[in-house]
Amino acid sequence: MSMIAAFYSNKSLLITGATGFLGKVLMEKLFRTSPHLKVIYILVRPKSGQTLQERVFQILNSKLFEKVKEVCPNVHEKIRPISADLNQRDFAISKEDMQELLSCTNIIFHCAATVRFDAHLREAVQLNVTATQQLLLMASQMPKLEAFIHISTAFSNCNLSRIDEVIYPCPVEPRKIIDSMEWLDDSIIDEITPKLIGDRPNTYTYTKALGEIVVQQESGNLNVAIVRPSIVGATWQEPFPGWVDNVNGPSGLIIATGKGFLRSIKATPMAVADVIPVDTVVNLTIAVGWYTAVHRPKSTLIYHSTSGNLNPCNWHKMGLHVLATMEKIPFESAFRRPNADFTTNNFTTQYWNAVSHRAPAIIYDFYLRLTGRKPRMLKLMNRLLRTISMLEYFINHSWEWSTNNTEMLLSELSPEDQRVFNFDVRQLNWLEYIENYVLGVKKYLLKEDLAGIPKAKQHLKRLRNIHYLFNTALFLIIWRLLIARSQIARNIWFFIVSFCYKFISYFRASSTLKI
Ligand SMILES: CCCCCCCCCCCCCCCCCCCCCCCCCCCCCC(=O)SCCNC(=O)CCNC(=O)[C@H](O)C(C)(C)COP(=O)(O)OP(=O)(O)OC[C@H]1O[C@@H](n2cnc3c(N)ncnc32)[C@H](O)[C@@H]1OP(=O)(O)O
Ligand SMILES: NC(=O)C1=CN([C@@H]2O[C@H](COP(=O)(O)OP(=O)(O)OC[C@H]3O[C@@H](n4cnc5c(N)ncnc54)[C@H](OP(=O)(O)O)[C@@H]3O)[C@@H](O)[C@H]2O)C=CC1
Repeated sequence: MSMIAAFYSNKSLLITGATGFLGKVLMEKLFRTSPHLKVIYILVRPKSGQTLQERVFQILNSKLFEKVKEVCPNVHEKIRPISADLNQRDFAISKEDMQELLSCTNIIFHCAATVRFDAHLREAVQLNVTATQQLLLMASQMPKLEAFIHISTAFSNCNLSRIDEVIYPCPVEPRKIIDSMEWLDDSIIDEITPKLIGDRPNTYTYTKALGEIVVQQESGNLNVAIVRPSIVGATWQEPFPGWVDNVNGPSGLIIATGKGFLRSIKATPMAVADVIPVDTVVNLTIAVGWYTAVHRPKSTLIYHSTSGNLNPCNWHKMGLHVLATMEKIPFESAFRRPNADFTTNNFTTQYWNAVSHRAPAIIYDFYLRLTGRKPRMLKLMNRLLRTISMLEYFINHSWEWSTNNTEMLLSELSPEDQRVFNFDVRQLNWLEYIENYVLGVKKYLLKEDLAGIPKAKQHLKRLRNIHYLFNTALFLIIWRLLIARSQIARNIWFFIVSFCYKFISYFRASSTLKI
């Protein structure tokens, strides 16, 4: 019997960010392994014209939750969506709901955040810092609360190259930042943002670091722990391999590569690609909830959910695996053949952006115009290049994360818990994982049927032929122009032609002699 699963039975949990990538996998695993847990409260905002109930209905009816419904048929009764907006005072939660949350909650998992790299500082501070502060305040009024688990990121201190499981100070106190966001206007915030974030690449990593300090400073007597995942990827094993439902991080780049839009990217091939499967992060998070509540460590423990120091794989190897998989399982209706490569300096990056990204887009737009359609490829390509420029920082640096607390926790688990809540990344086979990841992107993100693979392969063959034809035509045109204008080119041309003529004559003569 799993001790962790038993611990969560009869418990009331509160999850923020439950409609997000990580939150959904967390809920799924909790319900599947502890079907007798009492209730999971989730703070949800109405979105895209959907009510809370409709959002929950959609999640429960997704493929991700198919197994849960077998183990826990009344799962819909155990999810209690609470209307809340983390950007509002008291999260805009009704009095009755607040009362219920305060009196019943046993464990909090705080996953909600803005993960956008281009978020305005005010927006990022509001969600990643102020909301965390408010949630801690709420937590301090919960008499039955046993643990508060905060999800941060391994990149919150990406300005350092070696990162330990400790909270690092920031030059300006989070409270001062929170206060200043109340009265500074946008133009001043824009001006001070680069100074505040310093050598971090974006407001996301900066505000996640501030969020951690808030957790440390304002947790009072609460049992608090922080989980820091690196680049979260598709599921490794559970509930099934390859599940992913958003384009963040590597997933969007896998699509861009498979569809033939991304042909080159500035990267450090030998840098460690610290990707971590989402189910590994979730298993660790659930185990941390149990350990924090049961063992009540004296200080706030930080747990790194990273792969680099235990089972490293570099971008070069990862890129090769991705491309090899795409040969076997191509995506449908590709723009060009998947054939991405690394560039290592700004000059070659600019060159390949012009030749491999913008030029084909311009040619395709020209073709669209000729056929009476609206050009769109260059716009799409420019958006992709902007996205890549924001991700590039993470594929051109290397970090070393220590994982002492995570390893300590693994050793504290019973063999059964180590199996049910496996977060031992040493067991991960990268080749197999990446194959499933690419397949998952195709099936769950692009919603492509595997029956379409032969047609997709046929399409890639056609693209290859067009490519050869185009290159041959281009070569002949350039050569013809050169011959027309340059004596040297003409001489070379006559030399080649006469050489070929002599060779063929000699060959003919020698074969006639033999007869
Ligand atoms: C097992 C993994 C293998 C990886 C291998 C990659 C495959 C490539 C193989 C080829 C081989 C050769 C070269 C390969 C080299 C390696 C490539 C490395 C890939 C790894 C990428 C690393 C990324 C690391 C980042 C994570 C670090 C921090 C982790 C965290 O803590 S936070 C969680 C991560 N957060 C994010 O990822 C958010 C990033 N997104 C944003 O901030 C925004 O979306 C934006 C980029 C600012 C764009 O904003 P916009 O307002 O313009 O609009 P919108 O958000 O609506 O999106 C616009 C369009 O862009 C598309 N898009 C969004 N994200 C991505 C993405 N990650 N990749 C590609 N495209 C993306 C989106 O779909 C929209 O498209 P449209 O609808 O057509 O307009
Ligand atoms: N994905 C990754 O690569 C990594 C993620 N992390 C961390 O993991 C956590 C989860 O990330 P992930 O699941 O990928 O992110 P997602 O963007 O998928 O999910 C974010 C969640 O936060 C919710 N949320 C955002 N704004 C509000 C708001 N104003 N009120 C209520 N809820 C809100 C979203 O709700 P809604 O559905 O309504 O938008 C969604 O449920 C974050 O803390 C992130 O920093 C850390 C490292 C890497």
